[in-house]
Amino acid sequence: MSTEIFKYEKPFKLESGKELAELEIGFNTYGTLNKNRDNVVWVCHALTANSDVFDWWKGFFGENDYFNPKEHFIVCANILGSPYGTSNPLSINPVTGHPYYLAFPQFTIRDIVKGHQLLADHLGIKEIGILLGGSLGGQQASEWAIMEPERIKNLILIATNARHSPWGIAFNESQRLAISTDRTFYANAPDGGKKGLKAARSIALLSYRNYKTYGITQQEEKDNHVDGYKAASYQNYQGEKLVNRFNAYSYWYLSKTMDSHNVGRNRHGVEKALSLIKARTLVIGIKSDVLFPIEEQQYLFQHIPKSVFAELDSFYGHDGFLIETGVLTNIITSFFKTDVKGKIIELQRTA
Ligand SMILES: CC(=O)SCCNC(=O)CCNC(=O)[C@H](O)C(C)(C)COP(=O)(O)OP(=O)(O)OC[C@H]1O[C@@H](n2cnc3c(N)ncnc32)[C@H](O)[C@@H]1OP(=O)(O)O
Ligand SMILES: N[C@@H](CCO)C(=O)O
Repeated sequence: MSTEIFKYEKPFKLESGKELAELEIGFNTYGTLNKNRDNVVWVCHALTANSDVFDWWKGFFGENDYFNPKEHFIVCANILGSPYGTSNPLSINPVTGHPYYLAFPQFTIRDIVKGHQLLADHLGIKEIGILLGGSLGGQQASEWAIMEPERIKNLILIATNARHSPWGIAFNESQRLAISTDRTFYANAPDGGKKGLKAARSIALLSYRNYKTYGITQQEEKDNHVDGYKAASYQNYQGEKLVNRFNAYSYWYLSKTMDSHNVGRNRHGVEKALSLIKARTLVIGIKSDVLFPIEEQQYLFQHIPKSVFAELDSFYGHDGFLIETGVLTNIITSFFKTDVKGKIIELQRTA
């Protein structure tokens, strides 16, 4: 499926007051908008993914999966700052004629959503039947449901939070420290900061998985060696894998964007902001997630008015939201049945 580009040829004003002279957004669609225009499924992707949701969320999105083009009009847009078709630090700044690199303005989750809104308008989408996302994708989805409560009918938030935690910010800062020790990052070249990015991904993986995941997937078969461990090889491999498909500048900016996520900013606090959501909402938490602990999703559930909570039991930790497509399908099937039982756990509200 090829990625299309939407060009917004006017200044795009950011939450900070700064602006981009123009904006490009890479996006994919699957299926067709029906006559009633009520079959839209909009996916907000996480940190390093792209708009081809059929590629990275296989088993959940596909010809014969829960979300399929026969029933749904599926849209996924590459997020602001990411290098898969959308304006990002490696794009040419039309004002200077050179790539932005570190002159790219800092942006927020709200700015990413503002870009999604422009694209939705361009595609003639008035109503979003189901808006969903995990992690940074869930941060966008919750923001959007607050920014346009009437437009979003159903909302699915997975392994995400209402405000990024000090713990999450500390992980991101540690990754940026790794990038900043790589002097090539300041050289303004497309491959600047590659070694730093590799170290950053290695740090990030520790938060995406956990002790148990490594204990099982990276267990040594032999016990008589003193170096060259599987876990070490895995960290190197994963770091290189990201370096080969991403860039340090986008990673730097997107990690800052995650840090500033706070649905309560300028809205009289987080609880007040969440109370504005009108969509019927499914919040899914992963028990083994150390980056977005399940308490964060329980909090969302407690404060989003029409919400249901489900626990996803995965041994993968945070990345379980990308991997456990079978369980996700079961949970969502239950959510959309009128009789909400089975894997859906309805918690008692405290307020
Ligand atoms: C253009 C593109 O590439 S699109 C990229 C799409 N990526 C995204 O959308 C981002 C979201 N996705 C992700 O974060 C990840 O892909 C996840 C979480 C879904 C899955 O992670 P994966 O890396 O596929 O799985 P996992 O952690 O099990 O690692 C498996 C890989 O590590 C390798 N590996 C496992 N153990 C070791 C080891 N000890 N030493 C070296 N390599 C190892 C495997 O051979 C495998 O390699 P492969 O990816 O080349 O097949
Ligand atoms: N593994 C995810 C980040 C975790 O939310 C990604 O690379 O996009």
